[in-house]
This record gives sequence, structure tokens and C-alpha cells, in this order.
Amino acid sequence: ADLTTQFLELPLKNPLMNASGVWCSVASQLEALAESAAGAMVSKSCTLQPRDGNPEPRYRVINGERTFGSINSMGLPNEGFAYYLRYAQRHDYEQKPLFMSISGLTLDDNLTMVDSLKDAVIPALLEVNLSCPNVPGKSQIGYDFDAMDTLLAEVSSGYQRPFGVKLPPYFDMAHFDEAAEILNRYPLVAFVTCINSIGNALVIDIDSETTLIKPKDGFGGLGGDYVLPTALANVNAFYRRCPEKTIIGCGGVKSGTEAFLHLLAGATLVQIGTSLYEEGPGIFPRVLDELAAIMDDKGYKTIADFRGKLKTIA
Ligand SMILES: C=Cc1c(C(=O)O)[nH]c(=O)[nH]c1=O
Repeated sequence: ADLTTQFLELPLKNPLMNASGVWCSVASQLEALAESAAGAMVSKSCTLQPRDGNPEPRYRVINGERTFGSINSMGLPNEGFAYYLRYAQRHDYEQKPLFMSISGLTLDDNLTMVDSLKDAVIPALLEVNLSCPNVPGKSQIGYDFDAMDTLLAEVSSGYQRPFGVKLPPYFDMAHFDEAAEILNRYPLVAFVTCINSIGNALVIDIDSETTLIKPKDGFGGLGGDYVLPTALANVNAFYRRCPEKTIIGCGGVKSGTEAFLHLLAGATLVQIGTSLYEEGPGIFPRVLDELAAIMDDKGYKTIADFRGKLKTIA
């Protein structure tokens, strides 16, 4: 099977990449992703100034007879915008595309980072995170449609180049419609990444009768197996509603099977979060081999043969 693909006319060796926030917070991790088999990579969502984030424990896997997923309330720890811009200026773009994720605490901070990235004139692709669920006291932009509209208008007029957004999961058809209506009014929004973690879940340990993580009384973003059907729904909902835009799928990918399903649902690229956190960059060749085997079994020679071709029941 041929796993090559394109993203906004850029040729990629394959459709896999990390999810922002996983294995991408410091230079050594970014360099490991650059060296890995991933077709692309994204840096940790950054704020203008460095942040320590929330107290630990703030990330835990949820295990039964196997790992079912993860819960996190990192609280947006990051080295600050200038650090990731410095990495982006030395990244080898011939090796693979680099996405840079920003998640400013204010509209002004987002616009300051956007201006600096524009002035840097580098091929990094901007992913504006509208969906961080873990900054205490900050509700996420993705669930405030007026704030989302304002932010997209300001970033479009400031950046004046194609960019993308990282969306939270939506759970209501009217919300898919409303979010897509806004996105479709901004032609510079070239891609949409669905989904971020399912916000404010609560995982409890029965033996200690205690929450698994410390921040926010144990409420945190859910990832892993638990979120796959919601991730596929969001990928397909925006794939149907935003025909001019490219969809990046994220959520519940741990093998070639889930990567195939995201592509079938309409994703062009597929991000891996929880499973990458647990397995490390060695997951990329494994998932690629599994995806190629599924394509061979089904007789698909290229990703274009099945991408977006999800069938419904007549
Ligand atoms: C950027 C902050 C995020 C975080 C975090 O840093 O807590 N966790 C997530 O699951 N998604 C985010 O978007």
C-alpha cells in the first residue's frame, strides 16, 4: 500500500502525526518527532509567556485489564511562544511539515503570537487551539461561538495566510451546524482538527475512593478508547459541513484500525495522543504497518481510494 498523501498541497510520506501536547513540549521531544516515522508533527500549544501548569498528578492512564484511555489536566504547561518559534526556525521542513499550536490566555496574546509567527516567514503551519479545557477559570473558546467568531476574524485579518483550528468535541447537531457556519465564513481557516480531549471528565479510583488527578477536584480531559466514536463523529460532521476545508482527525487512535476509520470518516491527517504518550514515537512505524496491512487486505492501493468514503445505510 502507498501511504503517501498531501496536506494543503504539501507532499507527506504518510498521514500520521502527534496530537499537540504529547511528546512535543521540549526540544528533545520535538527532535525525536522530527526523526520519527511520523509524516508531520505539531508542537505543544503555547502561551506568550512560559507556564508551569497545574500541580501533579495531572496526567494518568486509566487501566483495567488494559489501558482504556487517559485523563489530563496539565494546565497548559509550556516553554512559552519564543521557545517554540526558535525550534520552528531551525526545523528541517524538507524532512516533514511542522505545525505550531498556540493557545493564548487572551485574544491579545493570540494576536501577538500570530503577528510574530507571520513576521518569522517560516513554513510552519499555524493551529489555533480553541479547546483547552484545563486552565482554571478559563472557559474554552470552542464552546463560546461569539468569542470563536471574533477570534477567527482577528486572526484572519492579522495572519492573512492559511491556518487551522483545534476544536473541542461537539455533541449536538445544532452545535455542528453553528460551528461549521462560523468556520465557513473564514476562507483562511484551511484546516480543522477534531477533536481535543472530552473536557471535564472525572476518573475515580475505587480502592482509595479518590480522584486520579489533582487539579480541579479531579476533573480533566479524557482521551483514548473512550473518545473514538465522538472523534469519528466530529471528523465526519465537519467533513460533511466544510467541503472547502481539510480535516485532521484526533482521538482514540492506537492502531491501524482507528487510523483507517478516521481516514474513512474524512480525515486527511491523523493525530495520536494517549497511545503516543504511553508507547513513544515507536508507535508510528507500528501503526503505519497496520494501516498498510488493512489497505492491502481491502485492495486499496492509495489513501485516496477510500478517504472520506464512509458508507451510510440506505
Ligand atoms: C492546551 C491545553 C490542553 C491541555 C492542557 O495543557 O491541560 N490538555 C488537553 O487535553 N487539551 C488541551 O488543549
